[in-house]
Amino acid sequence: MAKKQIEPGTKPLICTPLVGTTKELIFEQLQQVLSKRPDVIEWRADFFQDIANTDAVVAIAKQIQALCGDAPLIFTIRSQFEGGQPIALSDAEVIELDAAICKAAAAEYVDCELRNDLQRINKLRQAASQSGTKIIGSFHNFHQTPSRADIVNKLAEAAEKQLDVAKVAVMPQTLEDVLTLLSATLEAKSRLSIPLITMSMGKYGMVSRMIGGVFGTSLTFAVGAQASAPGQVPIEELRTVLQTVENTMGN
Ligand SMILES: O=C1C[C@@](O)(C(=O)O)C[C@@H](O)[C@@H]1O
Repeated sequence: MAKKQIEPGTKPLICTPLVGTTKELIFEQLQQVLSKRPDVIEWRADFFQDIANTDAVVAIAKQIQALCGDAPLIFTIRSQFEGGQPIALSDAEVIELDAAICKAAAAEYVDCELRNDLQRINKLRQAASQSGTKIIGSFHNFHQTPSRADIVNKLAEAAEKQLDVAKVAVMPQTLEDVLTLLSATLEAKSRLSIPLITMSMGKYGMVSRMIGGVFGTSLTFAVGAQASAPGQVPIEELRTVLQTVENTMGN
């Protein structure tokens, strides 16, 4: 079955994360999430307690992928440094695991933090290009919102590093910070040709998850079973809002 693709300039896709700590919990969440028909599934593998077992991780990703129908799978190991769970793997080992996922074509997208060593990112790009897996170059700040220029530069960095999608998630301290994120997204949309994923987190940032598509985000995260970041709203509620926006603004 042809999988949906993250593309610029269309109504944002809705992605729901899986954050189970065991295989059983991951598949329990997957069943719950699939009944809500998300466009994309993200497996936040940093929550998985057996993350150091590459064979087990690849096998689970393949199983999730096979159950997802036309929803592509994003494989993500978020570092503790950027708001993820504490895990036993080093940055180098994380990239090796990402490459193993690519080689097995066990996900359509792999998330790679932009702060990683460029040589390692390039090695991952090679593995990804062989299997057709796409790489999301990501940056997260769970404490504050950088300046508009810094956010645009982060998004541009993903394109400069020849990655397929650029993602920035930041925490607002004020409502002005939410405007900064949206304004940076709009500017990046006019400058970059790769798809963008941006969001402002927490209670103030919640609105960016609903109307970010108008400013240029191609994907927005929502809760299917359990949230993976502050400010995510239930998928049913988000879908209603996105539909209202689409009805008024068109594509
Ligand atoms: O990068 C992101 C965005 C996110 O942090 C959010 O705020 O929705 C949720 C994460 O699971 C995902 O990897």
